[in-house]
Amino acid sequence: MDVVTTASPSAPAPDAAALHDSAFLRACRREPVEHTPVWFMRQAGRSLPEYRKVREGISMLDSCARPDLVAEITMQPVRRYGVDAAIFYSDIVVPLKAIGVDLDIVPGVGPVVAEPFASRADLDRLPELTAADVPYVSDAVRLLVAELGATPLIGFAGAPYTLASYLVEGGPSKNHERTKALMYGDPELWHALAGRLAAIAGAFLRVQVEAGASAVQLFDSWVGALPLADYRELVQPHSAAVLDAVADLGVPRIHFGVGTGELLGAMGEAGADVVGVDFRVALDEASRRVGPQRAVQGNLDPALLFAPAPVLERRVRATVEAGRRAPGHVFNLGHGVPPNADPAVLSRVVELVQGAG
Ligand SMILES: Cc1c2[nH]c(c1CCC(=O)O)Cc1[nH]c(c(CCC(=O)O)c1C)Cc1[nH]c(c(CCC(=O)O)c1C)Cc1[nH]c(c(C)c1CCC(=O)O)C2
Repeated sequence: MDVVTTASPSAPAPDAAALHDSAFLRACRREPVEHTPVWFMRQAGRSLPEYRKVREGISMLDSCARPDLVAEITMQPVRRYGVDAAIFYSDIVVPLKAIGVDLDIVPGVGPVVAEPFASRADLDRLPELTAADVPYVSDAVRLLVAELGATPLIGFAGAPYTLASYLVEGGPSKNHERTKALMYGDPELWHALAGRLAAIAGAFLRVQVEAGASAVQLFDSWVGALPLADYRELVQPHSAAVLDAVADLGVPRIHFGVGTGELLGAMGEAGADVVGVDFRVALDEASRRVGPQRAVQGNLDPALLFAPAPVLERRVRATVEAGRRAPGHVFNLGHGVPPNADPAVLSRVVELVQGAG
């Protein structure tokens, strides 16, 4: 590990040992922890006034290509909340943009693709991704690892199904009709598309880990739209390929989706060390579905951030308690921090989780 230190080269870098022993990485490895580690999906972003300030006049995608801004935005929630892990500030569509797909992230909407994927010829628009396509990602990760010290950095990528849903629909969609029509109607083309996206996502994860990220999360946010049998046949092999792309690097791999109660076991089998759980399945039950050889991450309903303080507190404590019965537990929300969440409430959640006696 490249940790800059003034000590002699033979002395172990103090940060490297503390990082390896951090509550987050220990929980991912299902080792005992002194406190349940906590971080939040979308902990960086519009809920933070300091984020809105640095983003003024800069588009989302432009900000993702500036290592100084990426590092600053990634650090903001770490400084403010003292969370147990940082999540790299970027977006699931950044690698697609980097290989030349014409897309934008429209505020309040999400990723919008100029020419949606429709036929075999469109595969040519999805070449492989190399580290040279995303130099700003490696640079930002290196800046962050130096600044974070013993706090782990989580790298991430979008999984093939979720990425395909944006590419095929051309933007966010409720029911993914075009994506499913392609998947069910032309499975051969679907597998070719998902295979390309798996290679891109796997390469994107590798770039982040090779630059120093300590863990990765594969976001298959929208895969809960599929029944188990179709998931196994049409999606799982491709998500497994993404996770396998970093298997030799020895970092914990988290696999998350929304509405995936029926898929939790299969998502674990795709090669995850930790399975992310949304708020629809109780954490104990989720852990049972995931099995004893994997940790779980989750799963407080983000809506509870708007509930009266005693209600929130009770739910946070119950989630920590349920997590203690799992082989390993990383506290998180069941999905991302809502843009209108009150940062003071998130601070209180961190305090409760880390201090829960
Ligand atoms: C589906 C998905 C996307 N992007 C992502 C997912 C998977 C996670 C999930 O399920 O929520 C992943 C993502 N996007 C972003 C992060 C980084 C940091 C973090 O989690 O703190 C991560 C991990 C930043 C972002 N990505 C986006 C923002 C907001 C843009 C802004 O602030 O202008 C941020 C901070 C934009 C984005 N990008 C996407 C959406 C749906 C949106 C929201 C659109 C909106 O409401 O404006 C696609």
